[in-house]
Amino acid sequence: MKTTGLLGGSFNPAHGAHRSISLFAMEELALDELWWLVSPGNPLKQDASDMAPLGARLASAQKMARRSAIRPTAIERELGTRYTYDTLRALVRRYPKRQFVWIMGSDNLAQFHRWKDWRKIARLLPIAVIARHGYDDDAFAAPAMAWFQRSVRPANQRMNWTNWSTPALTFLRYRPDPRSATAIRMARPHWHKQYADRCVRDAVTRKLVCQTD
Ligand SMILES: Nc1ncnc2c1ncn2[C@@H]1O[C@H](COP(=O)(O)OP(=O)(O)OP(=O)(O)O)[C@@H](O)[C@H]1O
Ligand SMILES: O=C(O)c1ccc[n+]([C@@H]2O[C@H](COP(=O)([O-])O)[C@@H](O)[C@H]2O)c1
Repeated sequence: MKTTGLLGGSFNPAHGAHRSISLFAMEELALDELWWLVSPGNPLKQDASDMAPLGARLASAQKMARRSAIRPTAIERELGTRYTYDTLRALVRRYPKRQFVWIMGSDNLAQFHRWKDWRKIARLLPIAVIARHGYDDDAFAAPAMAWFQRSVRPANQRMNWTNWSTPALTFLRYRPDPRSATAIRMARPHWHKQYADRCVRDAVTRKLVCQTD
């Protein structure tokens, strides 16, 4: 079984914190690979006006993941899924020889209760949450946390996550990294122009994804 972390996101664009939290999670959970699921569109983000094309976001992820075991993929486009539960069900079916863990920053835990079928997600895969500057208090007070209360696994059991029964939630105590895609977009609203007319190969599906996609 290959142990594989899944970090879903807009990656609009990918940045240094995505890389550093991923390398940290790989170390803490002894992962063979970590896939970045570059989303065709977050179902909770109605305003897509500043969302760069999927191809440009995947290209930025590929650049940020260079020389690591991070695999950026736009596989949700191929699967035709947008909601995380649908994606995870499809991945578990498609890759029976992999053992997956869902990874997210604490900002996502704070609104996890708004995700479609969030309890089913938690029953499908263990979840690792990474501390994020300014969001940890909201995450601990989040409606989903009340439900998870009895499912929180202590840090010293972390290496054993492949044997956990679900739901299981663990907190990875990472020195909070303040970097965000929002800050990059504010400083460089045209960041995606550098990827114009380029295609990149999806690290998981091996298909070409182009800047205009
Ligand atoms: N600095 C960070 N610390 C911890 N987790 C992070 C950090 N940046 C991103 N993440 C996590 O990475 C995943 C993908 O994040 P995303 O692509 O939305 O980047 P973002 O910086 O949060 O973007 P935006 O600012 O546009 O909301 C999410 O689970 C998010 O919580
Ligand atoms: O499935 C849902 O209902 C759902 C709602 C909001 C966000 N998500 C997923 O959460 C991940 C983080 O999204 P984002 O846009 O905050 O980077 C990404 O994989 C989204 O598809 C999923």
